[in-house]
Amino acid sequence: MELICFEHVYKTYGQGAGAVHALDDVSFSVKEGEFCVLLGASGAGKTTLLNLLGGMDRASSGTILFDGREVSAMKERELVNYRRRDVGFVFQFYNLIPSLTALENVEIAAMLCDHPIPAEKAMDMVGLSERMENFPAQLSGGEQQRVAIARALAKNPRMLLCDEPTGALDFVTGKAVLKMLYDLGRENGTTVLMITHNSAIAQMADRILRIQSGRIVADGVNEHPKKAEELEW
Ligand SMILES: Nc1ncnc2c1ncn2[C@@H]1O[C@H](COP(=O)(O)OP(=O)(O)OP(=O)(O)O)[C@@H](O)[C@H]1O
Repeated sequence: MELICFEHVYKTYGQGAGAVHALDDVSFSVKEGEFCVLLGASGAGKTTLLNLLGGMDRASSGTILFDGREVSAMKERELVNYRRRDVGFVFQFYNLIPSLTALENVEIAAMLCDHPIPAEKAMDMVGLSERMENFPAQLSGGEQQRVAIARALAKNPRMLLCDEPTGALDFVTGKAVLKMLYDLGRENGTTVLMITHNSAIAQMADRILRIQSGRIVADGVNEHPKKAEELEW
């Protein structure tokens, strides 16, 4: 079943001579449970696409469907609920609240939604049950990213949107985080859409979408996905 569907989506920033056509007639779909990578160079439109799908910004035109619901037509209140209930976000920089412990950072997200996973369990899922009482500054970059993943998972979302989640991590830690995202997606049936500019990372995806100058230039199933631990870059 298709969970995500973009139909002729355009996004233009600004107007007149200074207008930037960040998305230019984008159409694709992603099936429920797929691990999908959106691959493209800097400025290609990846974050724009993710922001529209995550309900953080609006398309200029076109239709965005999530599980048959029209995200692109939602009113502000519906968008808030959609972001809270259906979408988990993982960003390159972890955006943890420095004055809260790791566990409290996760609890805050769990409080926002209807069917959360207990924060302790989410911390356990990312292998950090021993570090729950630590503050972000007492954790390594990889551990902070795992807290950010636990925060996203605690919402028990149907879809996880990840924007360069390993961009600030070293190679070994980055691979461990990728493996975790893949395994957690599989175990929970969560659909994952991950942005990267790194084509080596795309090799682990079930489906690879390539974006160039705001257009999807390739969309294909990866018949032989590599394991995260086999990736080299
Ligand atoms: N708020 C904005 N106002 C004007 N232009 C914008 C805005 N956000 C993005 N753009 C422009 O839209 C285009 C696509 O940007 P986007 O951030 O989606 O690319 P990206 O593929 O995510 O790039 P990167 O990998 O560098 O983050 C770029 O030309 C960018 O300068």
